[in-house]
Formats: sequence, structure tokens, C-alpha cells
Amino acid sequence: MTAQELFEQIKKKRSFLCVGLDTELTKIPEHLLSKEDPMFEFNKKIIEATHDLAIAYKLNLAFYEVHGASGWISLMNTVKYIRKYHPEIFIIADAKRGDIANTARMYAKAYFRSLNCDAVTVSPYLGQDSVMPYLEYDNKWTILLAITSNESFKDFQTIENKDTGNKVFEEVVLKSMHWGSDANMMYVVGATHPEYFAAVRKHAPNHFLLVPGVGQQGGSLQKVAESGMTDNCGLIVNSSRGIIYADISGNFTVEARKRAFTLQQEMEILLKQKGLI
Ligand SMILES: O=C(O)c1cc(=O)[nH]c(=O)n1[C@@H]1O[C@H](COP(=O)(O)O)[C@@H](O)[C@H]1O
Repeated sequence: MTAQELFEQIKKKRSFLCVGLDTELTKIPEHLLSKEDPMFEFNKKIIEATHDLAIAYKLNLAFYEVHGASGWISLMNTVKYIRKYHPEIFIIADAKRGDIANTARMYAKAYFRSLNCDAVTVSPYLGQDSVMPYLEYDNKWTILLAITSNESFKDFQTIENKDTGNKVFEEVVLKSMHWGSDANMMYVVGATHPEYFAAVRKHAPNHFLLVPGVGQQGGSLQKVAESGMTDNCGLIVNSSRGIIYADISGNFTVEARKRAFTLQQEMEILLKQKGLI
């Protein structure tokens, strides 16, 4: 999917929402547990309740890998379902991988070919040769971690390079920009640290940013949009638990839709304020 196609979808749906399918067997309604593939059944219902409000789904691989072979099957079933019934939607494999090139080559093939996702999250800390194997795929996206949403992000990401005056996350953005382009790379910037969006935008004015941390982690959509939104929106904002576990009774799809709808409505206002719709 191209950046333009992503933007067209954003304008059409008046939304830049990504629903995170961080599906846990212990949190899904009991009546689904008797199904052959309960995680897939849950995902399918969440997708049916939110697909007109979301432009992307993000599958965090940890929640599937924990179940071994059956988890991988749930993952594959979910991706195939989205591709078949909602082919306009952007699919992110949230893997946060980082390894030497020979291994990265296999990860890239796994997420882009075997699983057929549009994007994969990657840790930048092994440097250029560890990221290039992902960038070899046409029409696929590599999403590099810049500012993560967790509390300990400052342990490394904001350390200053005395030679350049840049912080580590700025070095990540500045260097990696030359590995790919704004047509095949995005950066993760957590909604919980809105004060860093201006610095990321200074270096990467046109790249799409994947923004987790709205919802359960308490990030503000308003603040993210203030300094992160570009002329083609440039934002994909994720909420996982805040949507999919809004209610874990039989009514979970209704409550999940309500939460997704609330976010979409806020996004519509922000897109209008920016003059994009
Ligand atoms: O790459 C990510 O998606 C990610 C990066 C980051 O800095 N923080 C972060 O929370 N995430 C992921 O985004 C999702 C957030 O989930 P909720 O807090 O439930 O909305 C999880 O899948 C996290 O693994």
C-alpha cells in the first residue's frame, strides 16, 4: 500500500485509527472459547465491529507466539480474513525485531511473504545492515522505533550525542532516513511523550508515524495531532486494550465499536481543523 492510498483511506473513513489486536485468551468472552480458533473468532468480531472506523489493524506477535503453532494459525487466519473482506486496510505485524542481516532477511520474508502483512515494526539499534533486508520489499513498510511509549524510554533514546548535539532517537531518524524513504519507512513515536513530536517532525516532516499509547496508556490524541499531523495526516494512532477489552461480556463488540467511534469522531474533528477533509 502506498502513502497516497493510506491517505485516501484516511480521508474516506475520516479516521487515522489503528486497532491493536493484542488478543489474550484469558480476556476474551467465555462463549468463544469452545470455538475451533477462539482468538480468530474474537478478532473477526472486533474487525466486523470496527473496520469502517479503522484504517489499520496491528497484530502484536507476542500475543500469538505465546501459543506456539495454534497462535500462528490464529494470526494467519486473521490476516487472511482482513485481506479477503477488507482489503483496503493496512496490516501491521508488531514484531519489534532487530538482528543481523542474514536473520533479518528471514524475518522480513516471514512477515511480508508468509504472513502477507503491509508493515513490520523493527528496532533500529543494530544499524543499517540489519534494516535493509526489510526495505528490499516493494510496497511494504518498515516501522522503526524512535520514541517508545514506555516509562524507561529515556534509558537510551534521549541520551545526547555530544558531537552532534542530537539525541539518540534523532540520530535514529536522521541516519535511517537515507536507508529508505517516506514511501517505505515510518517511525514509532509514543503518544505518552507528545513533547518529542516536534523534534521528530523537524527531521522527518513527511514520514508517517505509528503512534501507540492512546487509550490504556493515557496519551492525548489532541497533543499528538498538534505537533505530529502533516498535510497527508502522517499519523496512524493505535489503541489496543482500550478498544478490544472495553467490555468482556457478551456485548464486547458494541462497547469496542463505541470506543473506536469516539476516537474516530475526535480524529474527524482534527482532520477538519487541519483542512484535510
Ligand atoms: O510498536 C508498538 O506498537 C508499540 C511501541 C511502543 O512504544 N509502545 C507500545 O505500546 N507499542 C505497542 O502498542 C500496543 C499498545 O497497546 P495498548 O496500550 O493496549 O493500547 C501494544 O501492542 C504495544 O506493544
